[in-house]
Amino acid sequence: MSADSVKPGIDKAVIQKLEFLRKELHRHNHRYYILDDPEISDSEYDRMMQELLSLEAKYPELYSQDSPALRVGSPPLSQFETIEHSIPMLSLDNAFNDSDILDFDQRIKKYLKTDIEILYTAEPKLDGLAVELVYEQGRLVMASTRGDGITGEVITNNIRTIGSVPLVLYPENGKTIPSLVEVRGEVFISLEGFRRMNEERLSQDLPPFANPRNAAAGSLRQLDSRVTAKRPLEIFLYGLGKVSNLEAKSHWESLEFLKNLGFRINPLARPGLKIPGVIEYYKELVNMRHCLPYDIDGMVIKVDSLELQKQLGVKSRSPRWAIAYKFEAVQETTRIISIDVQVGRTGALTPVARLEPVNVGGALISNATLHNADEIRRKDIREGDRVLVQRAGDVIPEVVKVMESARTGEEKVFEMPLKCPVCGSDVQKDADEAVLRCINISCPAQIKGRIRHFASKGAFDIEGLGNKLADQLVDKGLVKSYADIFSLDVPSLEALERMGKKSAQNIVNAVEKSKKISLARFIYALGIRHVGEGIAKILAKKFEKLESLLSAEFEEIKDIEGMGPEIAGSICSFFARNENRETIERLLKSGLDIYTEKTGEASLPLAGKTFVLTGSLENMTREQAQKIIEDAGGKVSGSVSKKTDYVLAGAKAGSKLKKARDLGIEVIDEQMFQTMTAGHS
Ligand SMILES: NC(=O)c1ccc[n+]([C@@H]2O[C@H](COP(=O)([O-])OP(=O)(O)OC[C@H]3O[C@@H](n4cnc5c(N)ncnc54)[C@H](O)[C@@H]3O)[C@@H](O)[C@H]2O)c1
Ligand SMILES: [Zn+2]
Repeated sequence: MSADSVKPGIDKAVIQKLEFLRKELHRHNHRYYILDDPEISDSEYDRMMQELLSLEAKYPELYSQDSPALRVGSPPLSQFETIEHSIPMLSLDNAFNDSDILDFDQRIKKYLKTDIEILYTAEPKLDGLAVELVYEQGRLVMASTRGDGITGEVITNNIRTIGSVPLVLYPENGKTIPSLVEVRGEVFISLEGFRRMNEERLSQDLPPFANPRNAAAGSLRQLDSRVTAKRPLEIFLYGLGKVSNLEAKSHWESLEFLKNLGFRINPLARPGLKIPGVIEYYKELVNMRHCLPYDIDGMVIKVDSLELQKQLGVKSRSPRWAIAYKFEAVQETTRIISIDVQVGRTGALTPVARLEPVNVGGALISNATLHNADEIRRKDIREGDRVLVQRAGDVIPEVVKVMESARTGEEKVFEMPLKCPVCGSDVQKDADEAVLRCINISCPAQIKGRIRHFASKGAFDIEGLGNKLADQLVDKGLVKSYADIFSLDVPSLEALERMGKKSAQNIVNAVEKSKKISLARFIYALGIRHVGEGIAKILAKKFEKLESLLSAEFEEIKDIEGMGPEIAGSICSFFARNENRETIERLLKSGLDIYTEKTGEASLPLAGKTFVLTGSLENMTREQAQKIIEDAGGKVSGSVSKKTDYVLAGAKAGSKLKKARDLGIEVIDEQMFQTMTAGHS
């Protein structure tokens, strides 16, 4: 019997919407919890759930005990043995902004009929899956998933394969172990482990996991524990089930109890916070988020006193004494309208997905890089596909995976063009790369790219000569090589669209001003492959004069520290080309004043700054990072102190990271570091 026949007073559209949301959310729960293969992003799911909640609140007469809003997870899969939890494993309510947190605190005080400040413990919310481990007489006897909260799937053998799960408890303080200890925690996969797993999957033509959470769930819910054993699973414990003779009086004491028994607990858990402290810590976690070696999707806030927790009790699917304050999402689902190919200044052809615009973490995304043809093939990305896109930190948005289950059959397989889409010349595959390049160095797309680069901040830094103007200048034939920039005059600029006399004059002035330039910037501006700002500085320092660089031999360049054969080869072949020599001649004739920077340390970007390195970096070794810092005028120190300016934290960062936080020192990740030292690597 459908709801509309029972409730004639309510708009049919509302009933239909409600039924639609309930049905869809059930379906997505199944895909997420049972198949470990979601079809929509978590934030899309959260929005649907919020919509359902507000409809249900508005129309209580449409209550249904089957509503996904009242459910935890999904019922266990029948292939697994099942077990009833002695205390239900619930989900958490969500908060999305500070005012939701203030409301949460108010609700608690109202429920407890008190004005006294409540103390909370705040913990990072790991994005994995909840498990319960049961120890009898100090031995692990049973492990299960959360399942639907009441009944979970038995996964004892799989849990045993996780290195950080103690099979036998040895309390550190020598206390006796309660005869029954049920502990709860989150099984997860580190970002590094996730990256490796997906790489392997892609190389076997398997679809990648959308995120570490799905990878962890897929790995743990295996019928064959030998498969689980190969997966890089980890665990943090954050709570207790039933425990005989529990001495702990607060949540924080339970965490210490866990730690004492040899369990891994998250070192970032913070006790004794009042609401302003909770909100402050949330902001800290938002900044820390992309420096951590694992994914967190928010913060969990718990009333610390176990007595108060008991008084507050639970609702249908969540306790009243805890809430999850969610971060802004980094992933969203959208559709690829088409795939275009862009040509860069080195001629590289880059496929780009044009997306139906979607808001990801506060920014509207309408393009995502697809890197190269191999990437498209590996991920089987087609025009028209529904895809999961991701934008984390300052990284260029990318397509994480295709939602294959959403295919209609209308999607079109994409082929890289055999000719340059801009100039029609042949394209060539680099010997050692997956990249196709347009071979025509006079290709307008390449010229535009070179002009943009030449005028950019780290190079000639010509104010007003941005991407749009660069494109116009090339399209109108005013500029064919960057040497032409110095013969631009007011009349020819004025003739361009949307250009007044005044702006034309400003540009001519800016061009004139840019003529005084350091040798390092000049070298960088030439746009030689592999020569970023850092390498350009090294070359300038070594050769001091442009003429010496121009006459340098391959060997000489190769042997400079930080260079090597690839960079040296690129530099030599650049200077060996006639047209490049001619362009440089013309540049010099236009009255450039190239000076060598006395290594006046103060002018370097990191002059006087002290760095501490911790954890393992992804794109460089620590030695390389140190060199980059020193080349940029900074210093590297082995330990964190008040004098430290920045801590560069990679994966698995440990005590130094903690110390930095304690001292309030700015922690940066690799991306941030690369931005700060742009081109030094
Ligand atoms: N994309 C989809 O199709 C889809 C479908 C279903 C659910 N989801 C996602 O899952 C969420 C709902 O899942 P849920 O019910 O597991 O709730 P949840 O993930 O929002 O919160 C509850 C869970 O948080 C975890 N957790 C992590 N750290 C914790 C800590 N320190 N203390 C306590 N718990 C901690 C536990 O596993 C707990 O079960 C949705 O909001 C959505 O983001 C997505
Ligand atoms: Zn071309």
